[in-house]
Formats: sequence, C-alpha cells, structure tokens
Amino acid sequence: MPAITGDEYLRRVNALKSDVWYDGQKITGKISEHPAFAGMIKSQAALYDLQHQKKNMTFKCEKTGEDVGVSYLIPRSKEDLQKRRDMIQEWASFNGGLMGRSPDYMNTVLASFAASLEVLKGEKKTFPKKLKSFYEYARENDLSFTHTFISPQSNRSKLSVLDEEVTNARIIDKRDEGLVIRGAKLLATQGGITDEIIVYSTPGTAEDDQSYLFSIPSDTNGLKFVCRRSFAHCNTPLSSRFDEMDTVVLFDDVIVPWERVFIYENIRAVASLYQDGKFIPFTLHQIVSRQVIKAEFALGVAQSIIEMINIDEYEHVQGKMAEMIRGVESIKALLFKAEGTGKLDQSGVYIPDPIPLYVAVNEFQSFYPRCMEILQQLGASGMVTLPSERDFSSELGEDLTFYLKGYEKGGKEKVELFRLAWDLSMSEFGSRQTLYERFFFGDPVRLAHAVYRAYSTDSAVRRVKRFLK
Ligand SMILES: Cc1cc2nc3c(=O)[nH]c(=O)nc-3n(C[C@H](O)[C@H](O)[C@H](O)COP(=O)(O)OP(=O)(O)OC[C@H]3O[C@@H](n4cnc5c(N)ncnc54)[C@H](O)[C@@H]3O)c2cc1C
Repeated sequence: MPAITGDEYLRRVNALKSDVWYDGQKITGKISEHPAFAGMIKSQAALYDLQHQKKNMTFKCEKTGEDVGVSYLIPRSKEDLQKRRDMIQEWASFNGGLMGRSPDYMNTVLASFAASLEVLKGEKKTFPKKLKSFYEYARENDLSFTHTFISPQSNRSKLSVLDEEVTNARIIDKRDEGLVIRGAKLLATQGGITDEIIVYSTPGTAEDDQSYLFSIPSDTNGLKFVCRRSFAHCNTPLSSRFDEMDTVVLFDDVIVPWERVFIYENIRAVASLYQDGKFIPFTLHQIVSRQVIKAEFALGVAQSIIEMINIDEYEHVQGKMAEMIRGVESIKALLFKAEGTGKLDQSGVYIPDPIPLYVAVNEFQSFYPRCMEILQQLGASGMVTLPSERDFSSELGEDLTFYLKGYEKGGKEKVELFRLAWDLSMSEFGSRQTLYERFFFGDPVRLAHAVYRAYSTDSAVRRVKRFLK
C-alpha cells in the first residue's frame, strides 16, 4: 500500500484495540472519538492527507514502484536530504512545529536504523536482515509508530544498577514464540494511537536482559498505555488540536515474536547502533528541521503581540525580538551547515554533519523556554484578560469589543491572538511543550557532555600550539 490518507490512518487506529487507560478506565470504543484524543488524531489524519495534496511529500519506492512517504527516504545525496527537510517542514508548518511526534520523527528513526546495519555485522543476537525487511514493510505500508527508550525514573543514581527491584522492562524468558518482556518504560508520547511501538534501550544499559530493540503492534497482548490527564480543552486554539498524549508503558509478560526482535541481550550492539550508526545525524536533522518552524511560529506570535498593542518603539522590546531573531537564524544556519558539510559514506548514504545539529538541539533546549518567557514579558496582562467566545456573543459583546480593543483592532481579534499566545506559552499544553523541548533528545546537561565529546578541538589546539611556538 502506498502513502496512506487520513481516512486510512483513522480506520487503522480505530481497528486497533490497544489497552489504553485514561483516568482509571480502559478506553473502549473508537479512540478517535475519545475527547482526550479526538483533536490530535484529527490533526494527525490531516498530515497524512497532506501527503496527497502537496508536492514532494512522496517518492517512488525502489521495490514496489509506488509512492511512499519521504520521511522514510534514506538520502543518497544532499538533494535527498533537502527533500527530507522540505517534507518535514511542510508537516511542521501545519501545526507550528507543535507535534513533536508527527509520523516523520519515528519514520526517520527507523530509516536511520535500516541505513546502519553494517554496525551490527558479526554481533551476536542481532538480526540486521529482519530489521531491513521490517523497515521496507513499514515504508510500503506507511505504518505509524511511537517509541519508548528510557527506563522509569525511579533511581537515577550511579549505583542504581545495584537495585534489586528492577522497574525497567526486561527479558524474563525466551520461548519458541519469542521474547517475554516484563516491566515498564518511562513513557511513550502518542502511546496507543499508532500502528506499532518501537522499544529500544539507549546506551548506558548495563544489563543484558535490559538490552533489546524490537517493534510490536500497539494492541499486543499484555501491553498497556497509561495516559496523563488530557490538556485538550474546548475553545483553545492549540491544545484542542495538537495535544499529543503522553503515556506510561507497561509490559505485562508481553510476547515479542522472534521476527520482530532485532537485537536482544547485547549491550554493545544496542550502544553501537545508537552511537556508531546513523541514528544521531538523521534523527537530529528531523528534529532541527521541525524546531526551525516552531521557533518561527513563536517569533510570529511575538511580533503579532507587538503590533496588537503597539509597543515596537521601546528599545527593550526590540532587544527581545533581536534575541529571538538571533536564535531562529542561528538554528536555521546550523541546519543548512549540517546539510552542506554532510558526507557520502561507503554505502552511498548522504549523512548530515552531526556537530551543527547537536549544537542546534542543545541550544534549543534553553532557547525555546526563553522564547516562551519573552512572550509572557511582551504580552503581560493580555495573557490573562481572556473572556470566552461566549462572552463576546453575549450582551456584553459590544462592551468587550471596545474595552479590550488593541491598536486599530477590535477586542475579539485581540483576545483571539492573546489566547493563542497563552496556549503556546502558559496553558498546561504550553508548559508541556516547553518541558518537551527542554528534554528533547535527552537531558540538557548530558547532551552538553555529548556535544563536548563529539566535537574535535584538535585544529583549535594546534593553532594555539603554533602561536606559543
Ligand atoms: C513531554 C515529554 C515527552 C517525551 N516523550 C518520550 C517518548 O515518546 N519516548 C521516550 O522514549 N521518551 C520520551 N521522553 C523522555 C525524554 O527522552 C526524557 O525526559 C529525557 O531523556 C530525560 O530523561 P528523564 O526524564 O528520565 O530525566 P532524568 O534522567 O531522570 O533527569 C532528572 C534530573 O536529574 C539529573 N540527572 C539524572 N541523571 C544524571 C546523570 N547521570 N548526570 C547528571 N545529571 C543527571 C538531570 O540533569 C535532571 O536534572 C519524553 C519526555 C518529555 C518531558
């Protein structure tokens, strides 16, 4: 089946009978109609429809000749990589970059694994051929994915390996039918509303029974998704449409069939696929492409506030905008640099330069929260003087339209803009977005270590040595 439409996505999501728990109850009936999911699922369906409405969203599959999603494309040239960026940004533009787990994220991850099979050569208990066929199957059927990588946050001390009560999902048995998994994983955004979930242990895993890579359908027996409270409220411009639910993932003796096991009981293979393969550059390229759109969206909201209450003559306002512009342009420049200084590897895959992307994603972890702070500083009380649409339709409407007016704009228009700014930067949805970017691709402290370790200072040091001579 070629790239799917929104209707096909809806059909599949509703056909799945995943074990999704919301507020003490298992969700029954169509998940696309549940108030916690309806808005977001509709938005995701619209993304799939865009694949058929916009140019450059698909490419001809080398195997089937059919049109499949560009997010599955393994780039063979700089142009391919730019094609990927265009596609990612087309989807991100639809939601202001606020759907961090739009399908292109995990499709990219899977494509990166499939392009990295050489790192598994000679490694025991790894199945690179199966991983490749699974990638092709996913690409040709346009599967949707969520993922869960991190262990539960019960004990993060250096000595946590000594804990006797293990919470992290682990292999408890190996049977003819497959691996048996028991335990939990930290979380999966969009858990329970995708065809499949990819489960992976990130580097740092110290136990064999906790090292694996596999993918299973979201409605696999014993797999449970436990939701947080929904942030999707009516009459909110962003939360009502883009609240990607976060779920705790529980594995109640889940059987993972052998054909879906790609790595097991091999700590080194798990680490190598992450560090030595193409996961980091490809995934970072997807993330930063989306973050550019998100930063531009925040910039657009900030400038709209400035115009709405006519504050652009103040120097500190200009200074705050300059700060946002510097950030947006720096991230864009880093993205272009990564594409420009990418390299073809021996297998003919074009890999973006990971260093500028690492820098961009680490920078975004503090830049995005700062943008949200600036929105609050510019918007001030406008962020809370927000009568509802019903108030504007009531007998108070005329008064509110006048007393809440902006600069050359009526009260309703002003409140609509400020409600958007509030939803972006202050609502539960907005706060979660900020938290999300703070921790995207990992804890900022450890990500900074990774940037330092990945960066070569050799030429800078050589120059200092020459200078000293
Ligand atoms: C909104 C949201 C959605 C997410 N969605 C997903 C998802 O879909 N799938 C998925 O797999 N993950 C997801 N994540 C998880 C994300 O990858 C993690 O939040 C991130 O890796 C940080 O891990 P942690 O939350 O366990 O924080 P922790 O590692 O527990 O960190 C907590 C604090 O302790 C400090 N700390 C802990 N250990 C160390 C150390 N060794 N050295 C120095 N300081 C340390 C950290 O600096 C931090 O201040 C999501 C997270 C958020 C917030």
